[in-house]
Amino acid sequence: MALLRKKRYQETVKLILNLANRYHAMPDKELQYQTALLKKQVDGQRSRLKIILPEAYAVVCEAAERVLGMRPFPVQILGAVAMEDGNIAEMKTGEGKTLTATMPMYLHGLTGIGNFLITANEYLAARDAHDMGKLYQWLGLTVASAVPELGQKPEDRDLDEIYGSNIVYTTNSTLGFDYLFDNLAKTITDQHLRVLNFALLDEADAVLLDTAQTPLVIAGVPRVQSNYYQSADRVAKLLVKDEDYQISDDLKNAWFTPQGIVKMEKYLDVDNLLSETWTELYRHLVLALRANYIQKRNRNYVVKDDEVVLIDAENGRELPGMKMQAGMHQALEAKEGVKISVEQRTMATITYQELFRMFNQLAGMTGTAATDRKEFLEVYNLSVFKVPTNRPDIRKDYPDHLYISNRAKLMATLDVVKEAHVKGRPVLVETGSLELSILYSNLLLKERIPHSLLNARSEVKEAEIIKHAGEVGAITVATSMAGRGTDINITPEVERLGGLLVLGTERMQNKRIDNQLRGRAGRQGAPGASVFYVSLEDKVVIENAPKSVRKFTYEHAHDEKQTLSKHGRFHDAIDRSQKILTNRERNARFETLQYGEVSRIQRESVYQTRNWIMQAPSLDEVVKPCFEFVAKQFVNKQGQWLNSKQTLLEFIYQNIDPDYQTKRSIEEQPKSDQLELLSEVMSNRLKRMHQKLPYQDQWLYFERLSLLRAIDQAWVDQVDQLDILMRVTKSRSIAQVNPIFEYQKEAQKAYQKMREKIKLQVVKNLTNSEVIPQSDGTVDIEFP
Ligand SMILES: Nc1ncnc2c1ncn2[C@@H]1O[C@H](COP(=O)(O)OP(=O)(O)OP(=O)(O)O)[C@@H](O)[C@H]1O
Repeated sequence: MALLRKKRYQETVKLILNLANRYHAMPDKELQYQTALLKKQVDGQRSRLKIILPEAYAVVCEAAERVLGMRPFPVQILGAVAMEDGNIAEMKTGEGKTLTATMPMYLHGLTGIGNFLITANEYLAARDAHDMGKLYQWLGLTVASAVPELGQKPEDRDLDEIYGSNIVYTTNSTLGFDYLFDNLAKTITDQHLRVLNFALLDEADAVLLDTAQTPLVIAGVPRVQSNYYQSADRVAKLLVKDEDYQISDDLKNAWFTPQGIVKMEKYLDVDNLLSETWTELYRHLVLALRANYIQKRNRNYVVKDDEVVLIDAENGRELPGMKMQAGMHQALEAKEGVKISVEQRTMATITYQELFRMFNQLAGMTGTAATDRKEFLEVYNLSVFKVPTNRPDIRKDYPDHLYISNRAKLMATLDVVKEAHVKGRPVLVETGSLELSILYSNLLLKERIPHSLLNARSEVKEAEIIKHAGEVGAITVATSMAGRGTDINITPEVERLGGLLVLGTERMQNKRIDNQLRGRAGRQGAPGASVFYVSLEDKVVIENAPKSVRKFTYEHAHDEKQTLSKHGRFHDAIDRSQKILTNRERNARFETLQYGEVSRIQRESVYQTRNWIMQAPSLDEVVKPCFEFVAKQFVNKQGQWLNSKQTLLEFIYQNIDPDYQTKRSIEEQPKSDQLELLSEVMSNRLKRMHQKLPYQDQWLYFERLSLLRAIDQAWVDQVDQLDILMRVTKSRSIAQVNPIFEYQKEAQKAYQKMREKIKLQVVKNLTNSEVIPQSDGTVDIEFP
């Protein structure tokens, strides 16, 4: 299968190369004119792209040479062909993915708008939109970078121009937030992202796997402040590990034992903590448990000027202003005894996984994908296609050096650096966290070895430092994420010294990231080498190895002979630990996806309704059933033959007509009459509102905003509710039930309730708002 596929792609490449030769003879004007011809053939239909692919790619090949001075290599064309056929192209670092991407981007640009190239960071989005933009523009397509320019605020961007372009270079978070804001818009003119047609993801593994679960969150109106945080914290601090609560092996989850629940019930003097009555209190206890026993000060957060400041787990950077969601931040504040900040509600949220699954077509490219082939296929329906390198890869990957203790390992790596330094061979030292990179930098300082530390503070600076990492004598200390996507060039002198040496000071969380780091050396067929120094005290091992390994480490950490050579049975401890972690992360992503499925379905349905409302020429057909539903529900809800006069009047005053005057007796009426009465009051009230807004446009405007407001308010509550529900159900996994199933059931119930709430609110908004028509056709509305 794979061979056949490769053969097929290679034939297409041949065809493209031949066509490109033909275009070579064309004058500029004629070559540029091909875009118009191709557009005509496509006629906006994506299904026709396959037919014109060879011509389109060939046009790009020729134009790239004329405009950028680079003609795509056959392997780059191969990568571009594979990407158009539902693949992630695995192309080694330095093989020129930026140029490769121009072929599929141009092809899709021919259909119109909605085509995105997702880059790893803002700097690259701006740079590539500018550099590759010259090519697209020359060929007559429009291109834009969606990220704010230096010093520009995101809200000052011209979104119509950006998203009206054929091709948009952006980052995953910029796209995600713009998508969420679009769906908070009140009018169609405030929506900019019209179609999600094609997304080509650079560093696809980073976006689709590493950050897949990270939710993008738009926080909104503050929640009513709870006073449970301190008491929950006090209780959590009294609990005893293994008796009252347990912690998972990976130290990432905690749950109460039945004994713990009883203890808390006694202490708090409540009857059944798991009953619906105490949901809020229970939720706070779960938060307090996590805050006290999972979140660690100085690892997950620091306390600074009486505030809890989060730290980026990946690189250890402080994240001022960032807050954990759904009350977790406040629980940390209670734990640390600092002032409890106002809890923001989640207004809109989406994960990258969900965002990218919405596109009509996805493609990706990265240096490292093959290790996760199965997951790409299962989750994103993308295969992985390995593209051969342009020139043979001659990098030497040495086997790991194994040590028992961290200290012995680090000392050994220092010797490697010193030796290389004497010769002038550049070394890129890769560490697993910012903390370690600083530590390493200090070790080098002590040894008086000049070096650069990549501290990920600024993407521009980062790119600048990494660019020079291949020069004679350069020693660069970096974290694993730093500098992705920037070229490391080496000089002939460095080539003679063996090229860049990548020195990993520990294994990363998975093989894929290890491979990425190795890939920094030996780019484009240049010489280079990579080696990892690992120890049983590395984070991966400590957090994931079985107890026996940890025991061994503890007993032998001070042995004089610190390498693992004598202890064969622990040789693969590192591989095994890494595998355990890799699997756990994969499972977590599947779990997120399963939970996310519920909110995705609900969100899509809400967003679709919103969009329909924004565009509908008349809304009477949705307004009328709302009124009927509300009246019927009220009458039936009472469950008795008769409603008392008081409840009926109260309902009318509160929801429909505060000035209602009873003209007839409403006592002792059967249900059907009450229904009739309610309908009459509603329609009278609506008529009066209509009189205030006699013009159809104004009435429609008023109806539209009344509906959108009702939906948005209820949806914000629902999003928040789902978030809380997810956390609470996850923590209940001890209770013998399938938590996801429970979550789906509860979420569905909450959704039904939300729909009912929306209808009542629509009625209220339409009958109880203050309206003043404006001369520009809009209406000043004060909602009830
Ligand atoms: N066909 C080509 N002809 C000449 N130079 C090329 C060609 N393709 C790419 N290059 C050059 O090769 C270098 C590497 O390209 P690029 O940065 O796109 O690689 P990459 O695969 O994205 O690497 P990374 O994985 O680090 O992102 C760039 O300087 C680019 O200009």
